[in-house]
Amino acid sequence: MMESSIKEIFYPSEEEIKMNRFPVALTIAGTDPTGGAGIQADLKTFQELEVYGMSILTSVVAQNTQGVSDIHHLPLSMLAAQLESVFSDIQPHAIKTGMIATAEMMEIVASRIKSKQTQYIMDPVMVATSGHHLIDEQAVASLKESLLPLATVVTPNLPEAEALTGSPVKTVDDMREAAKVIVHDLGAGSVVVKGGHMEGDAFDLFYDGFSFHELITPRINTRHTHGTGCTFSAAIAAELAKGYTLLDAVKTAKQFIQLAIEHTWGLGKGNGPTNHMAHRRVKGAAKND
Ligand SMILES: Nc1ncnc2c1ncn2[C@@H]1O[C@H](COP(=O)(O)OP(=O)(O)O)[C@@H](O)[C@H]1O
Ligand SMILES: Cc1ncc(COP(=O)(O)OP(=O)(O)O)c(N)n1
Repeated sequence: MMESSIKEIFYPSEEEIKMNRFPVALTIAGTDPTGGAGIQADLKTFQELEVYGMSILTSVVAQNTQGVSDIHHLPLSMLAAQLESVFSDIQPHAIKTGMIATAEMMEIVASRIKSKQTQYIMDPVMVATSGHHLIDEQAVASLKESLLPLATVVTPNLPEAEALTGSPVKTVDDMREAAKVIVHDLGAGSVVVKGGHMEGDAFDLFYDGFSFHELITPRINTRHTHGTGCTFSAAIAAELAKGYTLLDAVKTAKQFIQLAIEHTWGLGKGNGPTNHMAHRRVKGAAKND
C-alpha cells in the first residue's frame, strides 16, 4: 500500500519509461545565492512541476533580496564544456535561457540551441529589479539577432520589450504593437509581454503571430516579487517539456506565479523571493478535497 503510493509520487510511469518521455528541462542562466531568481528559481520550478531539471551556469552573481554586489562570468570555454557535457548525454525536451551576459556567450549558446529539435523559452533578462545591469548593454543587439529568432516563446517585461523593439511600451496598446514587432519583425515564434511593471491588474499578453490571448490576475500588493520573471518562464518551460500546448503552458505558468507571489514568506530585508511550493500545495490540496 505504502510502496505503491510512494511509487506514484516519485517515479515516472511504466509508459513514460517505455516511451523515454519522462520530461526533462534545461536552464542556462546565472545564479542567485538567495534562491529567489536565476538558476536556483528555475530548478525549483521544474521540480515543483514534476519535470527533471538540468542546469548550465553562465555567471556567478553575488546578489540577495536587496541587490547585486558582484558578478563573475564563467570563461567561454567552461560554458562550451557544460553544453557539451549535457548535450552529449541527456536531451532536454525544453531549454530555457535567462541571464547570458555577453555577445560571445550568446553566440556559443545559440550555436548549440540551433542544432536541437527542442522547445526554446527565452527570458530576455537584462536588468534586475534592483536596477543592476545583468548583461552588457551592447549584448542586447546580439540577443535580438542570435537567440531571439530561435525562440519558441520569448517573455519580456515592459522595459525588456522596449529594449527589444526600440519603442516605448507603457500601455496595453503598446504591448500589442511590441508583441507584433517581436514575432513578425524580430522572428520569435511567439511572445508573452509581461505587465508586472504596470499599475492595476497583473496583465500579460500572449501572441503567437495569429491571435492574442490576455492573461489577467489580480495584482498582489507586495514587495516580495524577486525572481518572478525567472519563475514564470521556467514554469512555461516545464509545461512545454511535459508536452502541453504553448497556450496551456502559459496559462499554468500564470497560475504558478500568481500563487507563488500570493504565498510569499517575506524572507530577506528587501524584495523577497516568491514561494515556489505554493502551486503544488494549493493545487494538491484542491485535488484532495
Ligand atoms: N504584484 C504582482 N501581482 C501579481 N502578479 C504579478 C505581480 N508582479 C508581477 N506579476 C506577474 O509575474 C510575472 C512576471 O512579471 P514581471 O514582474 O513583469 O517580470 P520580471 O520579473 O521579468 O520583471 C508576470 O506574470 C506578472 O504579471
Ligand atoms: C541570475 C539572475 N537572473 C535573472 C535575474 C532577474 O530575475 P527576474 O525574474 O527578472 O526578477 P528580478 O530579480 O528582476 O525581480 C536575477 N535577478 N538574477
